[in-house]
Amino acid sequence: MTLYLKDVTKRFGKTTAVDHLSLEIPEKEMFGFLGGNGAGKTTTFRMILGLLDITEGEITWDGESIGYSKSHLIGYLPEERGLYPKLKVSEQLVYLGKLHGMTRRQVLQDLSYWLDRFKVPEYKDKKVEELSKGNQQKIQFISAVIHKPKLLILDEPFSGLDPVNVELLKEAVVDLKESGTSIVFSSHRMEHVEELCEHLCILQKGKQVVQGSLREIKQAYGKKNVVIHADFPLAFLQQHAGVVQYKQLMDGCALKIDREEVAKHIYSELAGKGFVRKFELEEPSLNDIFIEKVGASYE
Ligand SMILES: Nc1ncnc2c1ncn2[C@@H]1O[C@H](COP(=O)(O)OP(=O)(O)OP(=O)(O)O)[C@@H](O)[C@H]1O
Repeated sequence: MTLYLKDVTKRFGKTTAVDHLSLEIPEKEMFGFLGGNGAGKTTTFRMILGLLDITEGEITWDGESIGYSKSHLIGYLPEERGLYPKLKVSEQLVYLGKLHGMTRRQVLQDLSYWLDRFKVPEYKDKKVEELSKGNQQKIQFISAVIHKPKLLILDEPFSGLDPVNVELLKEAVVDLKESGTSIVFSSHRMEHVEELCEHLCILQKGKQVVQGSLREIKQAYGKKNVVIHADFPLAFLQQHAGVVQYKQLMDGCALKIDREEVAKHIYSELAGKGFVRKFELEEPSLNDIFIEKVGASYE
């Protein structure tokens, strides 16, 4: 069940939060949604979930508009976490699970699995308010997946978690994907998207500035990072045409160039000057691409 967004626009008065966004979110994949603060990610999620009306355009899943009738097939981890502080974890989950048509027994069974998996079995009978922020987030994640949704939407799932918990959650997300769940998640952390997503989209002020598979996006960007180790000074490269950034390293330098061909010119120039121990043209990181495309407007 592919999720399609066709020319989707959302306006709040004079603010255009999402501007003619067209996307195809493939089934059983992980799709990364990137953008600076206020780029329109949460607004897009809310439209997908039917929580906000679309101003223009269309969103379809399995050929139909999503709406509430399919809400039991969708799991959502909202950005502003919304658990009831006074309820016990188990009560909370039973309540949510029942809304999705689960029995109390099923919920408690699955909850035990998840609490064990997240290494917090003792939280079952604790009130949400007694848990730390990061641990509340784990419970919120469990509440998004307890009913085994086919489509899982995660708004900044890793924010506020320590590195051990980030790993636990990442593993859980990968397992869900492998068992057939389609997952869309937003993140400000490029390395998470780079590690987990096959396809992605970068939004800037509501408009998509990059979209496609991670591999295609990187190929289209070209290799613009060069690392050179040499037995002679390289500082003269700062003035070389096409070099946009020069960083001195212990035994050489790291350059950013404005196009791949510049590396060839530099390479032939270095050959006559002495021994070059290393000359490497590196793939861009998603961070490089993000910064170039979204640039100064990213906070
Ligand atoms: N209910 C609303 N009323 C008016 N403007 C809104 C509303 N919700 C969002 N916006 C505006 O829409 C734009 C996009 O906001 P959105 O929350 O979707 O961004 P985001 O990409 O999720 O940002 P962040 O990474 O900071 O969470 C912003 O300019 C925001 O101020």
